[in-house]
Order: sequence, then structure tokens, then C-alpha cells
Amino acid sequence: MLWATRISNIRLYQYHRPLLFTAPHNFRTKLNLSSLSQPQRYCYLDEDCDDFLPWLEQKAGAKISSVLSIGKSAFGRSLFASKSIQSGDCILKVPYSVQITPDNLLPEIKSLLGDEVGNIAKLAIVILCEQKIGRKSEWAPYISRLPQPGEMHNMIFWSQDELEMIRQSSVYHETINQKSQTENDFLAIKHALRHDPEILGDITYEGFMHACSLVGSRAWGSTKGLSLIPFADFLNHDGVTEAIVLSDEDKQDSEVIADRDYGPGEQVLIRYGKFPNATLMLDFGFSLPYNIHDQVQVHFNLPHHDLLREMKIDLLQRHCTPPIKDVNGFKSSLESFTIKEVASAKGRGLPQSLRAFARVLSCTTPEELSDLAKEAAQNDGRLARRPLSNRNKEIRAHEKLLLLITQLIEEYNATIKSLVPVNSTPMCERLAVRRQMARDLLSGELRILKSASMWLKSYCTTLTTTAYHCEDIDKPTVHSDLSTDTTQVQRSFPSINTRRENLGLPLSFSLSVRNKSRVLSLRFLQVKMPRYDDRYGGSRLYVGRLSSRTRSRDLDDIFSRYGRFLGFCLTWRVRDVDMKRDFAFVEFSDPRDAEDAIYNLNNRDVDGSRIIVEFAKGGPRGPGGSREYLGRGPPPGSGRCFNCGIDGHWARDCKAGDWKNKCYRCGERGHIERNCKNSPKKLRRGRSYSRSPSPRRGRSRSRSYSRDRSYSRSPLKRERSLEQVERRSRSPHDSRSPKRHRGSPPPSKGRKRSPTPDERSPRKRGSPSPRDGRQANGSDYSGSPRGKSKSPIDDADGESPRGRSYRSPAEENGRSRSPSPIHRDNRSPIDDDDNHGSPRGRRSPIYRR
Ligand SMILES: C[S@@+](CC[C@H](N)C(=O)[O-])C[C@H]1O[C@@H](n2cnc3c(N)ncnc32)[C@H](O)[C@@H]1O
Repeated sequence: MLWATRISNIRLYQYHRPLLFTAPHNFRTKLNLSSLSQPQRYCYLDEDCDDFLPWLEQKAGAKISSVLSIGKSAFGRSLFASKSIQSGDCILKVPYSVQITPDNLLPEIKSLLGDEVGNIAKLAIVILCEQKIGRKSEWAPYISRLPQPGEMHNMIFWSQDELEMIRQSSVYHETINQKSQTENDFLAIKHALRHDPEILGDITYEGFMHACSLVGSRAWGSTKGLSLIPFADFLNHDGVTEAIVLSDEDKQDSEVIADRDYGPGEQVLIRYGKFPNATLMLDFGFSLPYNIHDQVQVHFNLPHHDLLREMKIDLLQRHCTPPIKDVNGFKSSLESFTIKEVASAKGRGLPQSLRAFARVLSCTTPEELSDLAKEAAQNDGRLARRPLSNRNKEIRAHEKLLLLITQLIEEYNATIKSLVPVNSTPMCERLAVRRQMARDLLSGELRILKSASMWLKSYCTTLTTTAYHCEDIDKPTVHSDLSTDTTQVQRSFPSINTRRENLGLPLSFSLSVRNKSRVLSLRFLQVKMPRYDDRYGGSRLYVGRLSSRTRSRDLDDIFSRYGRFLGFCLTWRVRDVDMKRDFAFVEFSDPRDAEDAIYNLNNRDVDGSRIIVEFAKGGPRGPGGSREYLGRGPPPGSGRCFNCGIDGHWARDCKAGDWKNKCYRCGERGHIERNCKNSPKKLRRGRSYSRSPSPRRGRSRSRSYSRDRSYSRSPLKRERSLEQVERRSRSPHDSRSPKRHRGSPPPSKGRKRSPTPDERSPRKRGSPSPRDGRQANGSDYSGSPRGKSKSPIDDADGESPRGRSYRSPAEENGRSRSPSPIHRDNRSPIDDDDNHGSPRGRRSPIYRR
């Protein structure tokens, strides 16, 4: 049984609101499986846990929550509102003193474990030790409430037969890797403790795997390391809620601020991260029926029989992101591209790297390859940023991609069809749940593929039917017809020979999710590439539109989230943060991390300002760098004038009046920012500041407070993810008692996440402010012609899918998406970039070496 509950210990929460009937017992067997992951808003009280909060509060010597009770829902143990909660309320505070960290490890064990044993394994060992002590453990009331293996569906628990259901997805291989790495960790620990075998007793691999999975699905990462946060870790996730767990270093506690109102009896939820189903399944053991963060990774080889294969590989390696090793240290010989959903009507299209690959793939002579290299050199060093000047070749390249994706769609369709929901008797309930998870996963990936196919069809159709100037290709018309098969493709595009071998396509390719392997890096065509950032190899980012409250330390904190995990230890790759006034340069060790950061942070709210993150167009000038891009002024549309607050020019070029001797903080003359005693001026920017805060958000934020406070990262899960960003960007919140929070504003993210109905409308959120040149030119949601004031290259560079950030939650959830049958996208002639390529759902750091 999935949610092992003792019905006798469950009582309905008696409130005036009618409670949704949920039957914890055999719940999954009695409901339509497709609804399994639907948020269950109402819960049963869990009498088993009546004494839990009093125990924890006594241990903490402090009130932890007066508005939450422990109950059961379809998601297992849950927290729900015991009284009305309003957005902005602090709903719980768990002091650090009652959190479990690797520091709780017995000293005699700690001293035996070497560096090769990371925090996750250490925390798992803490759990195992407490389990061994049993009822005498000081943590017994908590440890005994943790889910048992039989209640967990993390993919590491899946049998080989079960895993076969998702073989098409890269999470299959990730799970295999995770299993073998957990085994290795287990052996390493056993080895380290071999002289004192009684310490852990007869610890089994299964026990260790269970403990690791518990840590992976419920520990938070924070500045003080990994923490299990009792009580807070009873909060479930629905893919929509924005509230997160915050850490207050001053007060030494972790808190959650409600991002919306809750009525008594409603389940209170938080966000774990913007994880695709693959991550949710691997690390948390559940999936969402519709996950807006899903993505697909397509791998394929250059065909071995292609005589130009080596040259093509060289070319790709030279002009794309350097190769990465996979989690096991293998260098992949496959090309790998992450595709996210291409917004049906306004999407930015497919990743530039994938399209570049297709163009390289379709080259038939060395001269063509050489031309591509030269073109890259003339642009920003990246390959095939523009459509090929030869229309037919451009069509051919994209038709190849279309065919590839069409074939994948067929394969996915077939697999999903075979995954019919099983008639779930208690005997096969586990299989039923996992089958449904597999369906959720594959359906999400299929959805992404279909959107890519739709986009490709439109692109090819547009090329076929319109006058062609490679400098002037609008976004393609997008058809609403999602059905795709190879026959159709052939009918529409007769030039395609759908036999793969005739296409020069690999005879076999695989599709997977999340691995971010790229191309091999060999040397080819020694053309000097004036890459936009030669010296930094694509690892230096410009960060613009910073709030006056944001400091270098904050940026370091936020951007460090994009360093990658190396083994059990975190090895952040931010090399340097070069802070200017309202912008900064952040340098990564690895361009892939820089890419990730762009993808995840561009247009994010940091301290109330939607920051711009994009590749720096040049290195620093002199010591400490320069505040501008090689003297070209702010990056088009991205800089903000300190004087007038409008984007697109520097203060010194501002026509709105004198900018000198003016404080950038408060806007007054006569002193400079450093000496300013006033509160930050209200910058006159349209979009970011145009939202009218609700009355309850009126309280001004304490500057020092917000600075010292950091979002705790969520579990490893969260450590790896960009999600961390939000956690890390400081909370503007005062974390006083829950009562005092009433009427106070939710954290900055929360603010943005609890938009007024108006703000939620796609138009308002998505449409550019007339004053925001960048948005007008670069946004996915711009209806205006491309590149009004920006160079096409800039268009391509700044391609983080900022449009996504502005989508309404409903739209993001796909509920309001209705692709118009014919839509002109006004696409820039420059391809979309590889925002898609960011591995949002990277493999669990727990298991990453
Ligand atoms: C941080 S714990 C939350 C408390 C947990 N329900 C419990 O029983 O202790 C995370 C786990 O809750 C469960 N969970 C959270 N959100 C869920 C959802 N939307 N659907 C199904 N299970 C969910 C998953 O088992 C996940 O690994």
C-alpha cells in the first residue's frame, strides 16, 4: 500500500469547510489513476502525530507553528491549515537546534569517514544510527514518522522490469547510475567502518538506500550544510505553489511564509524546485500529471558512414559548448540536446545548438563546413547562428530534425499506449503507481517533442512558402495540428526520404532527459573566433538591472547555485563576482554553468528587481573591469540608466537631465550612494515596478534583515537545481512571529508569486512594457517585429526564455494554452539559443560523483 495509514488513527479534520473525501486506505486503488498526483487539498488529521509538534516544540524550546496540523493526504504525511492562513503569514519556524545535519554524526563515526563520503551519505548514516538506537533515540518521534521503503517510489526502488517502462527516457540511465553509485557509497562506508562493525550494526544496502532516499527527498541544503528539518519536511509539493523554505541566519531558524491564503483544513504546500518529472521521480518518488518543467534530451550520433564525420565533429566541438563527462565520468560520444516545450504560438523555437547541429549534419562538402566556421567567426563564435543562406539547405537541415523528432514521437506514442493503467488490486498497487508515473514522465516528454515537431513543421512551411532572405526570416507559422507521423512528414515535405540511413541520420539514436552532455572537443578549422568572450570562453556573464539592495555577496550566493556537484562535495564554480553599481560581471569556471545561470536567472526577481543575465560581450577593462561592454554602452535593451531609470542607455548618455553628483540609491543630488542615508529610490522602471502591491504587502522591508537572511536551499534535490536561486535570493521578510507576519509582505519571490489577477494575465506579464526595449525586441511574447533596436546577434544572445518568466501560472501549466492555428511569430533571423540546453533537471547530486 502506498500510503500506509492506519485508518483508526486518522480522523477527519472538523471544520466549517466541507472536506474533500479522501480515503487514505487503498486510496490509489480506488481513484482514477490519472488523478493520483492531483493536489489533494484537504486532509485527515493523523492522530498518530498528535504528540509530534508538542514534542518538537519542547525540544526546541520555542513555538514552531500555531497554524499547522499534521495529517494525511494522498501525498502521504502532510501539513494543513488548522486555522485561516493568509499570504505572507509565517506558518512555521523550525530552529536550527532541532534540525538534523551531518554534524549530528557520532564523533567516532565522523573520524572514520573520509572525504569521499559526502554529506548526503553522512546524513543517511545519522538516520541509520538513530534507527538503530530505536525508541531510546532522542529523535525517535521524528525518525519513526519517516516513510518506510514500501511507501516510497523513488526510482532507485524500481525493479528492472519497472524501469523498462521508461527506458526511452534518460532518467532510465540516471537511475541505473544512481543505483550503482549508491552501492559504491555503501561499500566505501562499510570499508571505512570495517574495524568497528558494531557502530552501525548490521546495516544493509537496502537500509542505506532507504536512508539515502529519505535524505534525497526531504533534506534541505543551506549555508550550514544539509539539514533534515522536522515538521517542515511534512510539507508536500504540487508544482504550482511558490512558497519555499527560508533560512534566517540571524535567528538561526528555517521558516516558511505562505504564498497564498489557506482555509482551515486545506493542505499547505511548498515548492521543492522547478523540477521535471524525471527529477521528481528519481529523487522524490512521485510525478506530476502535467509538469511545466519537463524537458527532453535528445542524443544522436553523426552517422559513421558520413565521410565528413570527423570534420563535422571537429566543427561542432569547436563552436559549441565543450564536452562534459557524464555522472560516471564517461565522455559521451553522442550529441545531446535538451529541448524544452516550444510555446506553441510564440515560442523561441528549438535550441540553437540543435539547429546548428542539423545544419552541420546536412553539409555535404568541406566547403560548406568551412563556410559555417567562417560565419561563426563573423558572428559571435557560435555556430550557425543564422539561417543558411541557401534556402534549400536550410529546409533540408530542419526537415532532418523534423523527421528525427517525428520518429521519436512515434516511439513514445507506442510506449505510452502500452502502458495501460493496470487494474489495481492491492497486489499490484505498487506497479499501478509506478506505471502512472511512467506515463506522466513519457507524456511530458512527448508533449515537448510534439511542440518541437510543430515548430519545425511551421518553420519548414514558412521557408517553403515565403520569399527567403536569410537575414529576414520571420518566426514560422505554427499549426495547431499536433499529430505527427512520418507519413505525414513525407507528404508535407516530399524531399525527405524517411529511411534513416538515407538521411544520413544515425541508424539508432536514443532520447533521454536531463543529461547535459554536449559535443566532443577536438580541434578543427583553426579559424580565429572572435567569440563574444574569447578570454572567458563563454563563462563570463553580465548581470544587469540589479537592485540597489543587491550586493556582491548575494550574487555570489545566487550564482553559486549553478556550480555543479562533484561527488558528495559541492564544488561551486563561480570564480569571481565583479560588482559595479547596478550591474555586475559574474565569471564561472565552466561555461556550462554560465549557461545554466543565464537560463535560470535571467529575468528573475532578485531583491525586487528583474535582473538581466546574459553572456558578457567582453572581458573586464583593467583592474576590476569596466561598467560597460567594451565601450558600447549597455547591452542593447538591458542596461538601465541611473538617471532616468529607463533601459537602453547609460546615465552619461541620458537626455533627461544631469546625471552627475546624484545618488544612485535615493536619487537625490549632493551625495553619492556610499554616503546615502535614505531608502532606495523607486526606480522608474515600467515592468518590474508597475505591480501594485496588495495592501497587506505594504510594510517596508528591513534592508539589513534581508541581507543577512538567506533562503535555505532545498534538499540536495534543491541544491542542484536553480530553484536554489529563489531560496538563496534573500528574503525581504521579517521573520517575526507568525502573528506579526500577518499583513506583512511575503518574501520577494513570494510577492512576485502571488500576483494580483491582473498580473497573472499573460498579456500583462508577458507583454513588454513600452519602455522596455529589450522586452519589446527580444521577448518571446513580443508581437513587434524582431530586432527593433538590437542587433540580431544580441537577440540570439539574450535568449533566455524570459518570456517564460512572464507567463501566467495558468499558461505555464498549459491550461490556457490554445495554439492559434496560424500564428506568425516574427522570429528573429538569428536562431534561438540553447536555453533549452540547460540541464534544469540534472541528476541528483546525491549520486553525482
Ligand atoms: C518532503 S516529503 C513530504 C512529506 C511526505 N509526504 C511524508 O509522508 O513524510 C517529500 C515526499 O512527499 C511525497 N510527496 C510530496 N508531494 C507529492 C505529490 N505531489 N504527489 C505525491 N507524493 C508527494 C513524496 O513521497 C516525496 O518524496
